[in-house]
Amino acid sequence: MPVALRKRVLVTGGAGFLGSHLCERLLTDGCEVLCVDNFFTGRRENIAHLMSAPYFEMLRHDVTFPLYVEVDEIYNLACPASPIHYQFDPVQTTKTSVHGAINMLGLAKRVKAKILQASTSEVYGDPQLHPQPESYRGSVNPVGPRACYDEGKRCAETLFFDYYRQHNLNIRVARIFNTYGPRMLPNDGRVVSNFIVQALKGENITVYGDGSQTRSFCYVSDLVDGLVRLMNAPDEVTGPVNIGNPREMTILELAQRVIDLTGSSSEVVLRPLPQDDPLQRQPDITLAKSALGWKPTIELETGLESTVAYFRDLLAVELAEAHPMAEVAE
Ligand SMILES: O=c1ccn([C@@H]2O[C@H](COP(=O)(O)OP(=O)(O)O[C@H]3OC[C@@H](O)[C@H](O)[C@H]3O)[C@@H](O)[C@H]2O)c(=O)[nH]1
Repeated sequence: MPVALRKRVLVTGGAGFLGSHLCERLLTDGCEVLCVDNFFTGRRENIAHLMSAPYFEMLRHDVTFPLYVEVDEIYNLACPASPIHYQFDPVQTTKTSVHGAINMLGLAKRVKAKILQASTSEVYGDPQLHPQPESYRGSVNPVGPRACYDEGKRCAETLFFDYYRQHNLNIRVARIFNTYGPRMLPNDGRVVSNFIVQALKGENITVYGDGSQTRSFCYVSDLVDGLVRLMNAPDEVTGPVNIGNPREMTILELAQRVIDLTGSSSEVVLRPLPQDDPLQRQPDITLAKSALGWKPTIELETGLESTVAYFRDLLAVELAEAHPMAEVAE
């Protein structure tokens, strides 16, 4: 492809779980990819296999500081997404969403780039409306422990729409629902990786509350496809658009599925429900279907199988590194 035709795409949070899959997809689509990450939750291992690709570049940078690069499109994914990670340094989490959005919007304005914000289903808080359409304004506790993430992302959405109205920026906002798949960190803290790692290690499966709260889980390749479609959609499709899989289940059901799939002897134990933990969540994806021609294609069972396979390999490597002589000794 002639250099001039190759789109230059910036992915912030590009070494993270979603970001690394997105970088991979964009390279496959023939884009030149600039991956930016501060490595708080991103990992070099996630992008190691891309480092030798001729049109891939990695820059260590924190989006709370301005960035001066020349690009055609920006996917702003940078922010820790797991509750334990975003609550670790809540002030920094809000800064990442708010200052990060301001810096990336400033960049988009200067270089006239199209810009997509990774927002979240957490903007709906503990929803009083079910399933959640984009028109629902949410029920967020602004002073609770999740607010740094929820309100940070809500403010990022506000900034996007103000830059759109005030400066005519070409914006996209995706509201991402629970997503899972390979390259989640084993200590990510979110439910799918926690349960799989616990099951594979034969440890207790920690269900918070009574496990009757619900979530709807989307496989990472489907999610990435939704983001790319949103970026490539006609300019009037600004969003916000829900991207998620509407198949809803209780957390207890998920625990049972993981136990069945891994053949684990682990047992379910109940732990206290974290404060403000949403009781139910399911995306209404009517808009994604009509505006993007998008719907998820990967069944939960298939997605869980490949995620289990990923963690099996990862844990085997960890074990071998911890006990290098184990094989010899046997
Ligand atoms: O070990 C665990 C972990 C989590 N859980 C429960 O499982 C449910 C899902 O928890 P997760 O931490 O995976 O994710 P949450 O739905 O709370 O938040 C997520 O929402 C959408 C995204 O934007 C974010 O990635 C993340 O904040 C919660 O009810 C939680 O209490 C367990 O029962 N056990």
